[in-house]
Amino acid sequence: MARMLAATEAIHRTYAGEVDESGKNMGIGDVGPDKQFGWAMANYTVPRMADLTDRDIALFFGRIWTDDDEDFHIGRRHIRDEHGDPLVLDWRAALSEQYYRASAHDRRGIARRRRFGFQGARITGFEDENLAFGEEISSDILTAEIERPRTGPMRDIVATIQPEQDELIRRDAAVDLCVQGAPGTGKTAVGLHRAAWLLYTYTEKLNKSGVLVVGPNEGFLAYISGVLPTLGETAVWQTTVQQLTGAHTATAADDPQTALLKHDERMALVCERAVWGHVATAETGLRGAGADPAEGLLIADGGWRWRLGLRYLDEALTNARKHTRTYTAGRKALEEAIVQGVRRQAEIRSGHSPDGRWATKLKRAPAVQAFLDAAWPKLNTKTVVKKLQRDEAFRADAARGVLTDAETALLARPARAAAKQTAADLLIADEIEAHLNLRDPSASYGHIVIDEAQDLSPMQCRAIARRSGKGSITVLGDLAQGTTPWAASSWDDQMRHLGKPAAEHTELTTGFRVPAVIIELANRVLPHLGVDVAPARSIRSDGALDHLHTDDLETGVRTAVAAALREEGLVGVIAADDRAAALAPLLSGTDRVELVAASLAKGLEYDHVVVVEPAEIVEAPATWPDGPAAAVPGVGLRHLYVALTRAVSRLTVVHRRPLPEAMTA
Ligand SMILES: Nc1ncnc2c1ncn2[C@@H]1O[C@H](COP(=O)(O)OP(=O)(O)OP(=O)(O)O)[C@@H](O)[C@H]1O
Repeated sequence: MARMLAATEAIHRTYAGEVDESGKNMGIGDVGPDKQFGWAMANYTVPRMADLTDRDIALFFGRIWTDDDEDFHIGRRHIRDEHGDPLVLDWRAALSEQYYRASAHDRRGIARRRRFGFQGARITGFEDENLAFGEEISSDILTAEIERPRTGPMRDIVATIQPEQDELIRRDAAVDLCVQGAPGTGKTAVGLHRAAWLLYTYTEKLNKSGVLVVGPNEGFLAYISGVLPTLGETAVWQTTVQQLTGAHTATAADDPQTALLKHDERMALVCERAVWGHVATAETGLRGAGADPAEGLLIADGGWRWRLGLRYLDEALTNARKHTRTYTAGRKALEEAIVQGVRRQAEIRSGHSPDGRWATKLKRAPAVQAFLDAAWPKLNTKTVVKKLQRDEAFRADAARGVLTDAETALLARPARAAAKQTAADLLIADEIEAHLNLRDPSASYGHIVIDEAQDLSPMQCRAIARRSGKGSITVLGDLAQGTTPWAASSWDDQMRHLGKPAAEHTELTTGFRVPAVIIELANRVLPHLGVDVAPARSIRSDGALDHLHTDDLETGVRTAVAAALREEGLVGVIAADDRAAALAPLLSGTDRVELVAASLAKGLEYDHVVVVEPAEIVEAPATWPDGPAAAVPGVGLRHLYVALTRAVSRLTVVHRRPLPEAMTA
C-alpha cells in the first residue's frame, strides 16, 4: 500500500502545478486539452492518496486457497504489486464472494479459508477451515467481533459478513429488496454494505445517478454515518425522510387527527383530483372563454379566421389527458393540438404549411389563451395547496367519495394561517407538484436504501418513490418496531406505496446484537405487538440480564449506571421521553453514558443498557414525528420492545412500579 501511495504521490506531483495554475485560470481564456488532462489527473489523485493512507485498519482479514492452488487475500480495498497483479482483493470483487459463501457442503472451488483476527491494524491471530476435508468450524473470530465492546458509532462488518447477509448485499442492482428482520439481525449493516457493493460494482452508473440512504432521525444518521466512508464510499447521501421532504422547514403543526389524515394513502387520490379536476370539458372551456359551444373556437389570425369545432376540441382534451403524465405537459399538448388543427386548415386553404413563428403567434391569440385558461388553467403547486385549504367547494369536489365530510373539513386551514405550512402540508405539496411537473431526472437516485421503513406513512413512501425514478431500492425494517402513528402493518402495502410491488421479500432471524437471555425477555413482549413477524434467535449464549427493583428510581438508575461503568463499553440509559428529560442532570458529565428517550432509541445499540421504569415507557404518549404528543394505541409497548433490544452484552431493568404484564407473562 505504501508503494501504491508513493506511485500516486508521484503522479500528483507531476500534475499538481496544473491544479494551481488552472485553479487560477480555469474558465479564463484557452485551457488546452493537456491542461484539462493534468487538472483531472491531479484531482483524481487527491482522494486516492487519502484512501491509500494508513487507516488503523488491517489491510486484509481473510485468505482463500482455490482448488487450482491459487491463493488470494481479501481486504477492505484492493492492493496490487508493481506489476499490477493483485495482492489483496477488494471485499466487493466477484471472487471475494467465495470467501463469504463457500461452505463444506458447497465449496465453490475453495479448498481452504482463513479468517484473521485483528485489533486496529494489527493481526492478532487466524483460524483455518479446510473445506476440502469437509471441515466447518464455528468461528471464534466472528464471536469476538460480535461481542466486542462498542466504543462509538457503528462499524463496518466486512470481515465477518455471513452467507445469508452476503446474498442480500450482492443482489443484482435491478432487484428491489424488502428485508424484514427482528432487532439486531443486521438489517442496517446489510443495507449499508449493499450500498457500498453497488457503488463498487456499478461505479459509473451509480456515481452519476447517486445512492441515497434514508434513516429515521438525525441521531441514527450520526450513528451510521461513518460506515460508508470507512468502506471508501464518500459519495452517498444520507438523510432523514423529514429532510428529504422538507418537513424540517415546517412552520406549523397539525393536530394528531389531521396529521394522520394527511399522511393517509387516500390523500394521494385527493391530490390527484385537486390537480386534474381543473381540466374541463370542451363545452365548459368554450363557455368559460365567452364562446358559443355550438360555434366552436373562433380564432382571428391576421386576415384569416379559423374555427375548431366542439368535437375536435373534445378529442384534443381527451388525448392530452391520456397521453401526458403531468398537468403542465397536458396543457402544452392541448395547445399544440389547437395549433395543429388550425395548421391543417391553413394548409388546405393556402397550399403551404405555416412556419414556427406563425405557430407562436397563434398560441398567443386571445381566443386560444382564453380557451386554454378556461379548459386547462395554468396552475402551480402553491395555488392548488391554497385552494385545497381555503376553498370549501373545491375541497369537497376533490375529496368526494374518498374522504368523509368530517375528514374533508380537517383539511381546511384558516386564511390567517396562510403562510404557515405543516410537515404534512409539505408532503401534500410534494404530491401535487408531481402531478403538475415532471421531476428533473437528475434529481432521482440510482439506488435508495431505506432503513426503519416500517415507520413511513403512505404519503412519505410515495415521496421517496418519486425520488427513485427508474432506480432500485432496498427496504429494511421490522414491523414489530413500528412506532409512528402511521406505521405499516404489512410489507406488501408498504412496497406498493414505495412503487415497488414486485420487490423480493426476505426475513432475517439470526440475531447478532442481543444475547439470548435478553432477547428471550424481549420475545415475551413480541406476541403483544399485534404483528406477524418471526422472533430473533440469538447466536450468542453470553450476556447478562438483571432486574433492579427500587423505591427510588433515581437512586436505582445511579446504582445501575455505576455498576455498568465497571465494565468496558458504552452505557445507554433508556427511559420514557419525559422521564429521560428529568434524568438528564443526573447523568451529565459521564462520557461513556448516553441518555436516550425511548422514542429515539431505534437503530442504536450499547454494550450495557439500563431500561428505566418499563411501565412508564408503555404508558408514555408517542412523540409524533412532526407534531404534538398524543397517544397512539399500543405504541408504548413497541417502544419498550425497542428499548429491550438495544443491549449488546448486558441489560439492567430498573423499576419502582410492577413490570408490565407483557414482560412477565
Ligand atoms: N456479520 C456480522 N458480523 C459482525 N457483526 C455483525 C454482523 N451482522 C450484524 N452485526 C452487528 O450486529 C449489530 C446489529 O446489526 P444492525 O444494527 O445492522 O441490526 P438491525 O437489524 O438493523 O437492528 P435493529 O432492528 O435493532 O435496528 C451491529 O452491531 C452489527 O454491526
